[in-house]
Amino acid sequence: MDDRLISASARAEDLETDFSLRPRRLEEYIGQEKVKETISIFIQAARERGEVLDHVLLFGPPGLGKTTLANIIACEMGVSIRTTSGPAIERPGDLAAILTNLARGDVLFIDEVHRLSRTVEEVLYPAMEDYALDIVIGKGPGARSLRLDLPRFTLVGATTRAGLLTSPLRDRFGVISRLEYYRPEELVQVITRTAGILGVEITREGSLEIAGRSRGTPRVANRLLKRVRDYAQVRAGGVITLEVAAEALRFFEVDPLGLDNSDRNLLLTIIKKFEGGPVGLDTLAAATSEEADTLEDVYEPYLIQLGMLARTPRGRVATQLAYKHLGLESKPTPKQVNLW
Ligand SMILES: Nc1ncnc2c1ncn2[C@@H]1O[C@H](COP(=O)(O)OP(=O)(O)OP(=O)(O)O)[C@@H](O)[C@H]1O
Ligand SMILES: [Mg+2]
Repeated sequence: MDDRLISASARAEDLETDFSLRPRRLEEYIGQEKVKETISIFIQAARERGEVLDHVLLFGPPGLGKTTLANIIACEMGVSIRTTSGPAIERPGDLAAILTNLARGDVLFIDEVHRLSRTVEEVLYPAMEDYALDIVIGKGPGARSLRLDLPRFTLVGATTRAGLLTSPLRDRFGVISRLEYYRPEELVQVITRTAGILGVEITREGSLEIAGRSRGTPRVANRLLKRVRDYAQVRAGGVITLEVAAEALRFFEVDPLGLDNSDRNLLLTIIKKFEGGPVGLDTLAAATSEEADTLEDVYEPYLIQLGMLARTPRGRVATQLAYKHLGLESKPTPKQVNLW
C-alpha cells in the first residue's frame, strides 16, 4: 500500500470508506455506461429465464469500481457473494472448500484473479465450465479420479492487469468488461453523492475543482474530498467552494491535473538526468529509488493517460506535454528520429 494522497490503490484509510460509500444498486453506480448496460442486460436475461448469471471478468486500473460492481451484481441477482483473491487461494484444496460451500446462483468474487497459481487455475477450469470438481484419490498407478458436481455459480473475476491472465482462463468468462477512467462530470456526481452521505457542504464549482484533480478515479475523488473537507472546516468556515478546494489542494501539493510531487519528480528525473529519455524502466527505478513494478503499476498509467509519458521499445520518454506542464523549455528534437 503506498501512502500518496492521489494513489489510486486502496490505502489503510480507504478500507472503511470504500465500504460505506459503495453504491449498492446498479442505478446508483455512476458512469461506465457501456459496462452498466451490458451487465444489466445479462442480469435481466438470466433473471427472466431463472438461470444463473454467466461468469464476468472486470478489468481496469485500481479504484475505478470493480469490487463495487461485483457486489452490485450479487445484489441485483438477489444472491450471496463470497469474496476472496488470487493470492489468498494457496492450494487447490482451498478453492475446493470454497466452491463446495456455494449455494446455487451465488457469486464467487475473486479479486486479483491474475494472481491465481497454476494448479489452482486448473481446478477452476472444469468448475467454471462444467460446474464440476475433479478430485484425485490415492497416489501413483492406483490413483483414481472422481468427479464431483458443484452448484451452478457465477464467478466474478477482477484484475488490474488483464494482460497477465492466461488465455484458457480468460476464455471461460462469458462477459468481459473493461472499466474506463471517469470523466470530470461523472466524478462531480461521485463527489456530490459522497458529500451528501458525509454531510459536507460543497458547491458545484468546488466539486468540479476536486474532480479535475482526481485522476479519473472515484477512490481518489472521495479521498481528496475528505481532505478538503478537513481543510475547509479548519481554515475556511466549512463550505467547499472553488477557492477553498483550490487552496486546499495547493496546500496538499496536488496540482491542477492531479499530479503530486512524486509524479513531478519522475518526469523531472527523465528530463534532467536522461535528457527526456528514452530511459529503461530499471534504470529509471534506480534513479528514483522506486521499485520497477511500482513505477509501472502506480505511476505510469495516469501519466501515460495524460500523454506526458510514453512507453517505447527503447524505454520511457517524457513528452512535450510533460515539459510544458512542468514549465520547462521544449525538448530538443532527437538526433536520430527513426531509430525505432
Ligand atoms: N461508479 C461509481 N459510482 C460511485 N462510487 C464509486 C463508483 N466506482 C467506485 N466508486 C467508489 O470508489 C471506491 C473504490 O471502488 P472499488 O473499491 O470498487 O474499486 P476497485 O476497482 O475494486 O479498486 P481495486 O483495483 O483497488 O480493488 C468505492 O468506495 C466507491 O465508493
Ligand atoms: Mg477492488
